[in-house]
Amino acid sequence: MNIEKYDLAIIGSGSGNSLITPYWDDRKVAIIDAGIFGGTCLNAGCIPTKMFAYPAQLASTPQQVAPLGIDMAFESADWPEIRDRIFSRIDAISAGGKRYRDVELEHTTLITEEVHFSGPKQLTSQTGRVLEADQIVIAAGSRPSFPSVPGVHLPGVHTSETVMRLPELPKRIIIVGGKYIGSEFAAIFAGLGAEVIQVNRSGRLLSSHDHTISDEFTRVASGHWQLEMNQTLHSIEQEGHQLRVNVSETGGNLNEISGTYTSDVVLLATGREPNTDRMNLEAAGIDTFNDFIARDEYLRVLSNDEPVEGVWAIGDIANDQMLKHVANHEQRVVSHNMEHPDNMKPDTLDAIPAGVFTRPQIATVGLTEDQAKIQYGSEAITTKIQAYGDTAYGWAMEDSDGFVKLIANTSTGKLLGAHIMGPEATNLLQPVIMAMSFGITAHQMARGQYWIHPAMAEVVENALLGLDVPESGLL
Ligand SMILES: Cc1cc2nc3c(=O)[nH]c(=O)nc-3n(C[C@H](O)[C@H](O)[C@H](O)COP(=O)(O)OP(=O)(O)OC[C@H]3O[C@@H](n4cnc5c(N)ncnc54)[C@H](O)[C@@H]3O)c2cc1C
Ligand SMILES: NC(=O)c1ccc[n+]([C@@H]2O[C@H](COP(=O)([O-])OP(=O)(O)OC[C@H]3O[C@@H](n4cnc5c(N)ncnc54)[C@H](O)[C@@H]3O)[C@@H](O)[C@H]2O)c1
Repeated sequence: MNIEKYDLAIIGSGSGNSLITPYWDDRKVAIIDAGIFGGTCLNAGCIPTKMFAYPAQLASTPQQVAPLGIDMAFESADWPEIRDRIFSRIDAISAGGKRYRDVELEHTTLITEEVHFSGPKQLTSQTGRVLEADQIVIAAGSRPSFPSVPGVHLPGVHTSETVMRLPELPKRIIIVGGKYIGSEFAAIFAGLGAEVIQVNRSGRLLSSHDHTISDEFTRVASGHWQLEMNQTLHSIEQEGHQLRVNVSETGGNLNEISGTYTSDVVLLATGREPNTDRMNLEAAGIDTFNDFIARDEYLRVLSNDEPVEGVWAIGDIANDQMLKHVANHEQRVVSHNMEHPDNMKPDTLDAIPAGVFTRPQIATVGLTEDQAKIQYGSEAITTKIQAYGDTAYGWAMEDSDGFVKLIANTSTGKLLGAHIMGPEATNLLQPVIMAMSFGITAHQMARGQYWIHPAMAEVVENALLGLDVPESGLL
């Protein structure tokens, strides 16, 4: 048997691609991806969704400026033009990255086949290529999960992998799912002029977020598109050119159809599952935890609870947060640890933020109020909700929905969580992430710097000053 030998083999060209640092220039590297080069974020995730979310947000400008005395009208969105602008850029980046690894670099070998483990340090491809490597990094990501009900594979039923390449803007779209993906696409399609029905299993959108965010977002979103709450998908049927989406009442008899909606296109945004089942991990004895690969703090995979030297995992296949900035950080940890085996560093970042680029935008970091109460006790925490509308820039915007919610420890003054809904939420949150990451207290953050007046960020300053925390001595 011909066994190909490598110094490093990487399964997955998303975050895995960045593992090929100059350290590997004079070493042999295999990068393996059976899908589109560059992975989910580039091709079907963060990047194209945000490139759609931005024009969709601009398209809603007339509603935002109406209270300011400006009359504007939204006429139409040219879906093919928007789509082609986005994918002509993205497809070229993916093709360029693929060519670079495949053709231009001598020390890298690109394998465009499905692989699985056939031994502790051995991989076998679909066509029978056998690879062995001193270091193996599993960066094989996740994929959309489908509810096990009839009709989910009918033509016209899409996931985030395909819906952005639709030939035209659907007149009406039913979106099943009420968290990140469902809420981002609801804002995109509604903003661009489609009729959106969002079907949600529970009674609240973004139900894992802080309850104030979840409640307020549900309220505001219901004014932007149609929400059908407490509905569980029962089945999807073809009805001529239309799709019938049948739902059951959540908590009721799930075999009984309690409602039906019809549309041209259905988007399933019903979660993502890690690609662990594609890896034959048993052949390498790799442990899993809730279907994710189990790791130690250096991001080495575990086998019978013990770290395996030279086998690592990063990104969605190992981290249930399923966020690109988390995968990127893990890539840097694993790069360092592979390149400095005598000075390995653990993955220690814990203030993990996330943005939901919906309408209005949402950003969050740290504990929700409920989590903080459980962890510290109600009396040990202080919260403040500051409305954008009660600050000078909020008056300028005539904002009536946005707010910043902060949670801090009453005795240490440290921030425990921050949750923002409103314009530029993701940008407003970044200094709070910095304070949490570097241990700056709420009062130090409020009073240890100038806040530009009267900028939008004063909503964060005012929220900080509203917390019941010890003073830092700063003026
Ligand atoms: C619609 C959408 C929007 C998103 N938006 C954001 C956002 O705004 N911000 C954010 O932080 N995150 C976002 N995410 C999440 C983000 O995209 C992921 O966290 C990130 O892409 C994960 O990267 P990864 O390297 O772990 O995996 P991936 O980039 O998915 O790479 C894994 C690769 O492995 C390949 N592969 C899998 N199994 C095998 C096998 N057996 N053999 C060969 N190849 C294999 C796949 O083809 C794939 O290309 C979004 C996700 C989606 C779906
Ligand atoms: N902006 C971002 O950072 C971003 C954007 C998109 C995705 N992501 C990542 O991708 C991951 C997946 O996101 P997601 O929103 O698809 O999944 P999710 O698991 O967060 O939410 C799935 C939704 O589908 C609903 N659902 C599941 N089965 C259902 C059924 N049978 N009937 C009705 N509803 C059903 C759930 O109740 C839930 O609302 C997340 O972990 C997220 O971190 C991040």
